[in-house]
Amino acid sequence: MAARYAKLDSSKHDADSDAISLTQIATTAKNVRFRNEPAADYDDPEPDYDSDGAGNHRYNGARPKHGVAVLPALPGSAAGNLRQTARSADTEHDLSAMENLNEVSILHVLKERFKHDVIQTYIGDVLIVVNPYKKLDFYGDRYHEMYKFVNKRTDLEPHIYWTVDHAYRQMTDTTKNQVILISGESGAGKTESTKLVVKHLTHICQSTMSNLHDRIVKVNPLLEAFGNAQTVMNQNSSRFGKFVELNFNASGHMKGACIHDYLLEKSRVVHIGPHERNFHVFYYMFAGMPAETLRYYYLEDPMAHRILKSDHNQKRMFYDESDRKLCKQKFEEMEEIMGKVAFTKDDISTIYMCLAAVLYITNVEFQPEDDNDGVTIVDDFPVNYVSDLLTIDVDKLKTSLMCRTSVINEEDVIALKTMEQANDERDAVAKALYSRLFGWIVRQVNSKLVDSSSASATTSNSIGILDLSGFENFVDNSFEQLCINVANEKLQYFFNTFIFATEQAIYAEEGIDWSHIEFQNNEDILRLFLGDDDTAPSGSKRSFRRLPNMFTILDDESKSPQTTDSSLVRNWSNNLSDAQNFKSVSGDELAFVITHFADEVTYSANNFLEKNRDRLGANLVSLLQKSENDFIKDLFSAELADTGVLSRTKSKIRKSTGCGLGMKSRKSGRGSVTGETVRKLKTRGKHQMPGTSLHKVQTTASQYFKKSLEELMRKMRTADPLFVRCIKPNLDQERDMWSDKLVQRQLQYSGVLQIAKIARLGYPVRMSFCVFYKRFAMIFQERVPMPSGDACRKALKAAGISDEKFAIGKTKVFMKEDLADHLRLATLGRASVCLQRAIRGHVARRVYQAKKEEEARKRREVEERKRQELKARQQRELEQSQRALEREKARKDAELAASGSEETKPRGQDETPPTEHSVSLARQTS
Ligand SMILES: Nc1ncnc2c1ncn2[C@@H]1O[C@H](COP(=O)(O)OP(=O)(O)OP(=O)(O)O)[C@@H](O)[C@H]1O
Repeated sequence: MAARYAKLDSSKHDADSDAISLTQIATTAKNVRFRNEPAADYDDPEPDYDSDGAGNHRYNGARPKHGVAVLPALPGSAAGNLRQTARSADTEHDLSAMENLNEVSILHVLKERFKHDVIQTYIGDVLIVVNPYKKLDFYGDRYHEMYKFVNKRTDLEPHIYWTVDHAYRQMTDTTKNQVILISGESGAGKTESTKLVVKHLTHICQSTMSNLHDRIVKVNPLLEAFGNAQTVMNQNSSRFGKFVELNFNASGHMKGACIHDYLLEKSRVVHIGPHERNFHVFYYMFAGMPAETLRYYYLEDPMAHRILKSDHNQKRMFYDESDRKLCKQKFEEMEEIMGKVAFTKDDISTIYMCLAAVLYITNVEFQPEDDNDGVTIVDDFPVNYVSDLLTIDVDKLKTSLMCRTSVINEEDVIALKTMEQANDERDAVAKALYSRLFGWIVRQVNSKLVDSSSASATTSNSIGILDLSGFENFVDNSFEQLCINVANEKLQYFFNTFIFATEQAIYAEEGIDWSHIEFQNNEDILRLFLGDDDTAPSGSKRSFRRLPNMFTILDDESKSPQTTDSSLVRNWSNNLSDAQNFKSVSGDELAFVITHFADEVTYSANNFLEKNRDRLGANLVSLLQKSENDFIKDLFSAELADTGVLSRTKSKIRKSTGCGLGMKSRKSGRGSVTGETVRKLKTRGKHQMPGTSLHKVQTTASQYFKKSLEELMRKMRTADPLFVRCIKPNLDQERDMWSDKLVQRQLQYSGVLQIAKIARLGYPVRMSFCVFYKRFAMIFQERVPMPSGDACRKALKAAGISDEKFAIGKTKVFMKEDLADHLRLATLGRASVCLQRAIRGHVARRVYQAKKEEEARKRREVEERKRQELKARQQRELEQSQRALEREKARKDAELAASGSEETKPRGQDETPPTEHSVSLARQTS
């Protein structure tokens, strides 16, 4: 299929070239046929909707005939076929083409379209998708075909498949990496959109490896099981950032994929907010595993595990029977994928063993020790199970949970832990185990998504799809929400920089008259969090006053053991008092408010320092590194990547040597440190565990976070971006429900109005004079030796193009999209005429040649026949002569015989003299 996009002459292709593919020509006709296809049957009753008076509307109309909706014709369009739909919607399906462009009209158009299940709308090249919260039937095979090579964006209704097709074509045409940035609030539909992007990409191109497409699509539910969870905003919320990179070879065939994971919300493993759940996989396990398997992993009663209970739900794991059934179904799907894609039976068993260990370690409870300052373990039960599951020494585990090693005056000092420290470190083990397991799963999955045979091929391009957790504003917002929201600020900043600032800078640089458009800039807020790192846009020469920033203050505070969460907030308030977007809250020493680009969010700094330190005690690490299980040993010995993930570690991780579950530790009891141990512990001295560097400075969570952002931004900057903006129509996750207020807020902060203005006023297509000529020379009358601005202008004017459709800069031609489409189609038309002419000429020459050959053949046949006839005649004559000679000879012989009696008879009297001809024939014969 990728041959469709093969270039005219790929060997001559360079980065600057913009060749038109042969197959573009070939598929033009195909698309025309699709455009004329009848539209899907659709009832369009006048939609009646209930309003709650607060701007929330629930639609009752526009129901599809057969349960699912189809891509409908818009009201007012000449319904009947997609082409008509596209034409009638020209003013609507691209917001930048609207006559009356303002916030109200944009909101109205989106709402009208949503009412009719038309959820996708363009603003220039940016696609807006409103989450329908219901299954819509316009993502199937028919739509894959329809949006496979679309000549003109406006030919068909807006669709995410167009964005994908466009990215793929851009990549094959320009050999530049592409990135599709999908943004929006939590629950707006980013993950669903990401899946559709991958699905369409796997549809429009071939892969170099069998099953690759299938695998890429299939691994998604597996990653969701481990990385997604139910939140109040979204029942399937991604709790990690995902950058899916699809790699292609020079012919546009997909040769592999890589999933980059970022910022897994590992704190969820140990704490869930009200009305939320832990990671899906725990629920899937309890719903789907047979009872004896559950028993094997010591998992009998789900509600015995602290981390599966929330404040509002202490009794039931599943809401109801259908919830349990769904989780069971998901478990079966997950197991099937694990088996098919990347995991052996032992791997799967190891995964469950780790999950069981997470469930048990978080069940360990401490209480203050009576006769010393430390803590004691309430019940040995869970600790014994953990030691069994992870094959580590049970006594050492207990000691490590109750005591910690710190460095004082360059000496390692083992001390008893306080209650808070013991709880934090217990949770740190669970978080580390879960996040490292997740990283390993991602690594395993990635290893199966690469075509090793073509991995070494040098030429390659990629299309990346970014799906970060969306902006969050819960009742309780903590460190995780802060990181997620800062990542979204950064993404918004990239968007602003690309769409607005860069755009304006380019026009200024090229000397093109451009009316300045104001946009909501979030530079200041990023500086508040990250300082003056890379926030200044390339064109901007403003110098900013250097402000202390939140993350450096957080890191400084995290270094000192004396600081507390409230001292952190005090420090922020004192040092950030000038920052407009930060406010402390009087009366609550832990609360602070940030005015984000999307909304004002109140955070609680409770546990911020501990979460940022993210420290796992050295003695616990050392113990885990000594596990009898190679897998656990390696899991905790592996170096994390710069971004804090294990998936990209270079360290080797060996397979499990079996989980050794021997049910040996089922006895209950009370864990305590013996008097001897306490005596030793109170003594200062060197007690360094072998193989562990206790002095190594640990990277904080915020440092990993900053590295992750840097890496992501690097990826964005080296590619051509395309944007998909997901919009949430209501907060109740309900179908057919629209909140004006909510949507308007999202439109405002995402700068939709400004994008529409830029798309309308600006020139979205631009190319250097050389590329312009290379691409369109075919349709221009005159050939120019040296492409220049004047030559391009002359050529466009000569072709009858009006001035407002283009602008000539210092090095580039700037064009409106419709002009670019027009030129492209004209070139395609001309190319197809030339091609047809060439083909016809070729065919005619072949026919003529064949005819000539036929005539020659016939001539040769005739001559041959004549020659044969002559030969045959000569042969006949020869035979006749021979026969005559023989007869003559026989007569003579007879005469001789008779002459014996008639001696006197004069010789030769009766002889017939031989003819001249017979003599010559006889000579020839002899
Ligand atoms: N195009 C769509 N068609 C039908 N339903 C959709 C679509 N997009 C999203 N949804 C519904 O909305 C839910 C939330 O979408 P999704 O998980 O993609 O949100 P998100 O933006 O990725 O959220 P988060 O940031 O929390 O991960 C989905 O589970 C699905 O039910």
